[in-house]
Amino acid sequence: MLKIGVFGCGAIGGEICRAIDNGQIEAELYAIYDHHDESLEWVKSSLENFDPQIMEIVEMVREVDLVVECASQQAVYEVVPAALHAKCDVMVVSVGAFVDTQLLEMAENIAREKNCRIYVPSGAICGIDGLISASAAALHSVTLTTEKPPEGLRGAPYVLKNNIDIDSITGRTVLFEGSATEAVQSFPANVNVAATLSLAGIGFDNTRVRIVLNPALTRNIHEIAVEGEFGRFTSRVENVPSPTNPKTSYLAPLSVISTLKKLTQSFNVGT
Ligand SMILES: NC(=O)C1=CN([C@@H]2O[C@H](COP(=O)(O)OP(=O)(O)OC[C@H]3O[C@@H](n4cnc5c(N)ncnc54)[C@H](O)[C@@H]3O)[C@@H](O)[C@H]2O)C=CC1
Ligand SMILES: O=C([O-])CC(=O)C(=O)O
Repeated sequence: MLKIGVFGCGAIGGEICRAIDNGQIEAELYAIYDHHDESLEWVKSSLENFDPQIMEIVEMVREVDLVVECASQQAVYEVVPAALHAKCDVMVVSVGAFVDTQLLEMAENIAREKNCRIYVPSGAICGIDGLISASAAALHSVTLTTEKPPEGLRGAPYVLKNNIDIDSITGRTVLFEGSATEAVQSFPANVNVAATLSLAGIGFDNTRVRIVLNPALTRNIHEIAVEGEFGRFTSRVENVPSPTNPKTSYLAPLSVISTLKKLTQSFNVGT
């Protein structure tokens, strides 16, 4: 049975641990880690079948087959090289870290050398399957419009740096327009989806991102528009936010759970 370690026990990590624990994913929840003890206790107390060991990453990668990173972009720098050097596969959720081309190239090189896999789930967006299919021919443009309520954008470095008082905004307001490169650096915990889109499509510098604050919303909306030799498609998802982290949509952990299920099943559907 696949032995999994979960690094980061927040909104996403908690859902993943419970999905393994309740048998939705046929794997063993072998180890968990978080730098906050309360998060570890919160996850452990929600489990009924597994009693995972708490292990720092260096130890975890020696014991498990796959580490799921669901902590932060900063954590990717620690988790990905450690896993790959130990010949351990790794799934990355804080995908925005891969805007750093040195990190991305290093990860790809080690994975190739050690014959390991790096998995990036679709996360909180719909349409990655179509984009991957379309990318087998020329792509002309890829655009993401993310629209969130104030709680979904509060505390982002871009908001703080520009002294934006998001509580004083009363109508739908475009906060940011630019490349995915700038977007994932300015909103590291809000638009990792822009990174996933960039990796699947035309890269960080060419993928356009618009971030909109809308106080009337209760959901996190992501709209994607893709044009290429294949034609054109748009996708729009209206995501229910996670109850424990309003920045994160519930679809994000569901996407990780489904990607993990794919790894353990013999029959798989989709691109
Ligand atoms: N790819 C996608 O579509 C999405 C990606 N994300 C990203 O996934 C990651 C996890 O999201 P959530 O679970 O909602 O966040 P969260 O804030 O609810 O949980 C993250 C947990 O990781 C821990 N953590 C953070 N950095 C750490 C480190 N360096 N070492 C050890 N523990 C660390 C925190 O203590 C916290 O318990 C975030 O980076 C988030 O921005 C979130 C939503 C969608
Ligand atoms: O969960 C979402 O709606 C998207 C998100 O926070 C991210 O991509 O970082």
